[in-house]
Amino acid sequence: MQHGEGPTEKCGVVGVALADRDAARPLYYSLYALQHRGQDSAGIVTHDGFQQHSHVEMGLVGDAFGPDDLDDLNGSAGIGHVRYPTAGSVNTSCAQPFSVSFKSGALGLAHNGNLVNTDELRDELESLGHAFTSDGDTEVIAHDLARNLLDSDLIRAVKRTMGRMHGSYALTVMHDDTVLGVRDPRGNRPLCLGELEDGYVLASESAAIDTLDGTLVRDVQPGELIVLEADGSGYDSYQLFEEETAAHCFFEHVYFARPDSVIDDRLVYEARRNLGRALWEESGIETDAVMPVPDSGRAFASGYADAAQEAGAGTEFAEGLMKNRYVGRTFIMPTQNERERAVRLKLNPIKSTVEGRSVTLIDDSIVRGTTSTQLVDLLRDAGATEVHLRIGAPPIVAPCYMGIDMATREELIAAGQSTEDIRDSIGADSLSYLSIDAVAGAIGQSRADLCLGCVTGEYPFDIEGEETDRELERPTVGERELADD
Ligand SMILES: O=P(O)(O)OC[C@H]1O[C@H](OP(=O)(O)OP(=O)(O)O)[C@H](O)[C@@H]1O
Ligand SMILES: NC(=O)CC[C@H](N)C(=O)O
Ligand SMILES: [Mg+2]
Repeated sequence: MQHGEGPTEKCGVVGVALADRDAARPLYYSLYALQHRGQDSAGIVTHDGFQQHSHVEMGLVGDAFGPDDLDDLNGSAGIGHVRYPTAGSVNTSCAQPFSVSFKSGALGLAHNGNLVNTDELRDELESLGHAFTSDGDTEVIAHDLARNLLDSDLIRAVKRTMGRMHGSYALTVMHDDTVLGVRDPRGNRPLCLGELEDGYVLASESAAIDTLDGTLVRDVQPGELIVLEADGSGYDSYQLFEEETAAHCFFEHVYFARPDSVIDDRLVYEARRNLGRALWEESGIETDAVMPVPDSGRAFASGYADAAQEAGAGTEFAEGLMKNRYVGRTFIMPTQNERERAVRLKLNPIKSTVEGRSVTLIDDSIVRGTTSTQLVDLLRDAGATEVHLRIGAPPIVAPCYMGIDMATREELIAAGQSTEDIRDSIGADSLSYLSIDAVAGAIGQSRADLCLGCVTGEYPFDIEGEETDRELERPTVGERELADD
């Protein structure tokens, strides 16, 4: 794993099966809709009923595919991926979807998430003669599944592989022209199912389904396998694993997902507005203006400002920071120097909304503190009399091992520091975070069903050197019995 060494996003996966038209363009558009989840590489694998076609390149979706590339991707079924690396190299060797050809057919696999027992699985597969072309976790899943398909039907093979993987995964898979969607038994990463006029689609976020003019059918359940009919006429569901509690990533709702996506039955925009309202209720402060940190702070600030106004506070909602739309997520920049430069390039104050006024700045999260430190300075330079900071998530105190790859403990501004120390280092007049219970309430989940590893340091899986949040019976590789269903 490469925690803290690379950019910080999560991957996006898609899969479609259509009645009678090529899948390449719908896949391409849906990857565009998921671009915010991964910006390092993009790829599509299709199957035309006879053979597999693949195009995988480094870069953004728009750069990775030319018109001819899409024309060459024949077939009405396919899967796609945008990658932010959490395991393995940042080059084409780890770019996805992975393709594996083996005796009983062609396999393609796209993964969002992060396995925590990759080395163990890879060693075992290598001892059985499998040769790997990458150092990541995803190829290990593809090989394990390929091996299980040699002596099992598709459903049992997927179940066997799921039983061996520890960690988080939302997968879209192609076995010949059959497209599958799989969500890990704790539902850590999102995956949903949508219906199109002439087929079905699986995607990390429902915004991708909207882009294709489809309708969200539902979330894929934790531990569920969905198999799309190759002719786009329907789908089958297999609930392969059932755990007592889920471990949904709360950070999807706070930061990663698009606000127009519905995740685990909840519109992300609404969750963020609720988080903003809760922030006012827990630590509201009356200032002349409330300002969002674009982009992801926007819905938080609008919820916060509404709650403030309902409470009779004379606080005006103001867009005081303008965003340069050509600068992406700063969180994803590989070095601190680049991240600092990017914040300055990305955000600029509108002096007239700031000058001579006290301001509350609202952001979704503080990770390294790069954004908030610079913005407090910028607003003071622009004439703000006071700058208060309100954050719609708890302090991020520990690394993520589930596919976000935030940073190492050393880089996290809240690791080992009190809120007062952080306030001092950022230079704000006051600073408050949101409580964990308020987060659970705002996103409509019980605390027990959330992965809170990055804010508690307790994880839903065994991770060497870290605590788990509960005692789970974890069979070792190869020990898990397969049920006969
Ligand atoms: O404390 P830091 O290390 O600066 O990280 C936290 C910041 O990074 C994210 O924004 P980002 O610029 O990635 O994307 P956004 O435009 O979607 O908000 C997040 O929304 C915070 O603003
Ligand atoms: N961000 C992700 O979900 C990454 C998927 C996979 N672990 C990789 O590194 O390629
Ligand atoms: Mg931000």
